[in-house]
Amino acid sequence: MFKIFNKLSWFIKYYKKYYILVLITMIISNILIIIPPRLLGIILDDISSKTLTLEKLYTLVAILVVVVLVHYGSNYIWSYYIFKASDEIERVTRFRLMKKYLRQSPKFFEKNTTGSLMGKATNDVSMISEFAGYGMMAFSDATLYPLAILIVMAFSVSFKLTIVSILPLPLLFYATKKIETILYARFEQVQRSFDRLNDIVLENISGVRVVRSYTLEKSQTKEFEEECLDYYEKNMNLVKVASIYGFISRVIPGLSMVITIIYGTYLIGVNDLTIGNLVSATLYINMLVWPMFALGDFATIAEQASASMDRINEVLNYKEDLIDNENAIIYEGKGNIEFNNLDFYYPTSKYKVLDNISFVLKNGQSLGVVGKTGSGKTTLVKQLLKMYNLKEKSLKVGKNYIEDLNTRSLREKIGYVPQRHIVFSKTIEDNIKFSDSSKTHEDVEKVVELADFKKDLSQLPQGLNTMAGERGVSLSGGQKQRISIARALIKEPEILILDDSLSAVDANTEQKILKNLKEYRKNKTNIITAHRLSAVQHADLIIVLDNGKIIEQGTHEELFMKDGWYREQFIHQQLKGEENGE
Ligand SMILES: Nc1ncnc2c1ncn2[C@@H]1O[C@H](COP(=O)(O)OP(=O)(O)OP(=O)(O)O)[C@@H](O)[C@H]1O
Repeated sequence: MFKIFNKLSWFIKYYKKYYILVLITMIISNILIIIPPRLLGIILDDISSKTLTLEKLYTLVAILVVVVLVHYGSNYIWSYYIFKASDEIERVTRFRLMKKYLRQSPKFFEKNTTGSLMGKATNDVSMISEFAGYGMMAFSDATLYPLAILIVMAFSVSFKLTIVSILPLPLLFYATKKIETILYARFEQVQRSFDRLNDIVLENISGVRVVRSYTLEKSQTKEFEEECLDYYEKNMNLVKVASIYGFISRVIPGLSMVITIIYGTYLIGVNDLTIGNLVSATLYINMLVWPMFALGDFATIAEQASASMDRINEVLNYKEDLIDNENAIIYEGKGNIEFNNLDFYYPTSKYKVLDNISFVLKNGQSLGVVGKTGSGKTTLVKQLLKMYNLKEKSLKVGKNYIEDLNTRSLREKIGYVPQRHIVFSKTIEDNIKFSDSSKTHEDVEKVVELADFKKDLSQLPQGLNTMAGERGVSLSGGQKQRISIARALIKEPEILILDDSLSAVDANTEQKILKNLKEYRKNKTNIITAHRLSAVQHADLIIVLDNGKIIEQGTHEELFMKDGWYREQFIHQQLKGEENGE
């Protein structure tokens, strides 16, 4: 139960001065709240012994008013700062998580599903936030507050009665110890089930069109219902344990009360206690009801937060797969690209996805990568982005091996247009400027023209200011592709990679874009992967991949002269183009 303090020590240090203020004001508040029962006891004893004067009554009432006012004042201060802690830890942890997510390589995202990453940034963060606020308050109420009550009761009422009345308390501590590991395990199951629920929602929403077109609504709803049921059952398992514990924490103060009354009455009988003292004692024991509940709440929240913090730490402590050397070299953006017997496996793949790749692309040249589907085209061009570790030094970018380059400086010089186009919930102009926000409206207009997107603007309700993405207009695949190309071009990268990025545009648009690139990006490196060979026909070097191996390489003319895959495909595609009237 107390392990959570260790796990959250980074935040306790960060919020130290406010927690100290909370502690001081809580102590003041807790001491003051003990005074009224004692004053009431004094008044009752004075009434029964007929010694209460009006003057004494006024003084006691005045003390009571001051005590109550200061008590509420300090209550206000600690409750403000303790609930501020909740929001503060939420903000800081979400920020740390997001920073970590954005720094990770694909390997990390292969290990963690989107649903679980979302679960960590939402539900788990809420759990530790609850602990930093309400949990800390419950902790103080379960420790400081009863301690103060028992000390005052022991010294001002009766030491003997105090000891006897707290005899049932060890039972509660025993129950807490027994229950905490069960709570932790059950809560972890709840969170894992929540991750799966997230995954199903995400997949069904992003793939809603596929679900509808295959009329899978019923089966998908059923799958979701089953997962909801599982989540419900996991929660119920947790609630069962928490309820038993809640029951125990309510019974024990009741037991203490019975013992106090029985033993207190006996002490009055043997003239060891006054009636006023017994009244004060029962009021004090009554005041222990809340701390016992608070202990229950604290134990539950602490175990939940502990499981959540462990899940968050799985991400925060994840050792990054790719870390630059301390003296990593800044990539200046010039030089040849040299693959030298490069082999590559994905972390999960059992066979070589790239096998003995060797070729040189001179600075400023263009490269076309073609081959059957799944032959390794994307994997090959992605090597330049330094997303995975290579087993051996076999790729030089400029004068240096890629392992020795500073990753950021390398990626800054590359404009990568992936196969799967992402359009953010921003205006089209902001989507294009996403890669470099310092660019002007004129720069945007320029790249829109180069990507042959200008003709589409008149069809969009507000041209470049049209909202795109989830909250905006629906764009066609070809439009998304060209926005992505414009986004890469506006960066003016030294190396431009178009990964099958012309597949959704017609042959005319493809040729226009290629012509624009040739003129605009003279002396800069362009790499294009494609299925349509017309997209790479004019490249300085074309390589043909099959099963991760280069089976042919050369210019279009050289490859056309050979009797290989390239020639066969080219003729086949030309005939098909003629049939389609392209
Ligand atoms: N992240 C990954 N983990 C494991 N295997 C992968 C991963 N990405 C791709 N592969 C596998 O690597 C091989 C090459 O994939 P790649 O995407 O590079 O081919 P491609 O030639 O670009 O295909 P396409 O023409 O269909 O786009 C495929 O067998 C694919 O299943």
